[in-house]
Amino acid sequence: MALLEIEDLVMAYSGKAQPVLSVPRFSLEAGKQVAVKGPSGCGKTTFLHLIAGIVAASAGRISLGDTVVTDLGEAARDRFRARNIGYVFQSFHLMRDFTCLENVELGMSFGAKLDRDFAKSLLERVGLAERIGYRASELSIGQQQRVALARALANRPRLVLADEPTGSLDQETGERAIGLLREMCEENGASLLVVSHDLSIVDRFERKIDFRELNEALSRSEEAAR
Ligand SMILES: Nc1ncnc2c1ncn2[C@@H]1O[C@H](COP(=O)(O)OP(=O)(O)OP(=O)(O)O)[C@@H](O)[C@H]1O
Repeated sequence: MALLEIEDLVMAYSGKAQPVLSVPRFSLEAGKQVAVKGPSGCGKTTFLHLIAGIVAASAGRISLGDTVVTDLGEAARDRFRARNIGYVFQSFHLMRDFTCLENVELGMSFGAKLDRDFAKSLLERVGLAERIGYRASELSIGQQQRVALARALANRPRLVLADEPTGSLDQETGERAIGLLREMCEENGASLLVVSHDLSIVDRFERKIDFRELNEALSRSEEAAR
């Protein structure tokens, strides 16, 4: 059964006549993983923001399990995201003066109840057992990204969304991070949707989608530009 289902999703940013995104259909099964590739500006981040409920769609339907995310108001979407979705940002978005453990626990505070042992086990899982008390600002870039991966799993999400999760890392560190993210999603039964322009990352996934084919608004604007 599909965990995530999207129908006739349209997004036009306020004040803009033309939609930047128009996706007729997309689905992701529970526990499955998919990579979406596409060049800069094709709408990948917008797609993830819509699924996470960070922005509201102009039209269409997004459902996650039994919840129709597009029917929710902003506060309800925020609450739903905190309880059901893990998000990995390209630039991590860690609290620099908070410790690794505090950063992971922050991922729990609005979602699952605070579970320090689970937070510690996630940091151990990403190889940071020795750094639990370090501030984020005292970590290398690769270590910061591993804290961000642990935080994304902290609320035991059903879905993890990752936006260019290796964009700030060198090739080898990036490949290791994505391998770790995939393993952790599998271990925790979470579905994973990764967007990236990096083909060496995308090509590792069994299911991969070119966002230019999914997003009909792009082909329309390209036609109009001809
Ligand atoms: N807040 C906004 N207001 C108006 N237009 C926006 C806004 N955010 C994004 N856009 C436009 O939407 C389009 C898609 O942007 P988006 O960030 O989703 O692309 P992307 O594929 O993630 O790009 P990148 O890989 O460079 O991050 C772009 O043309 C961008 O200018």
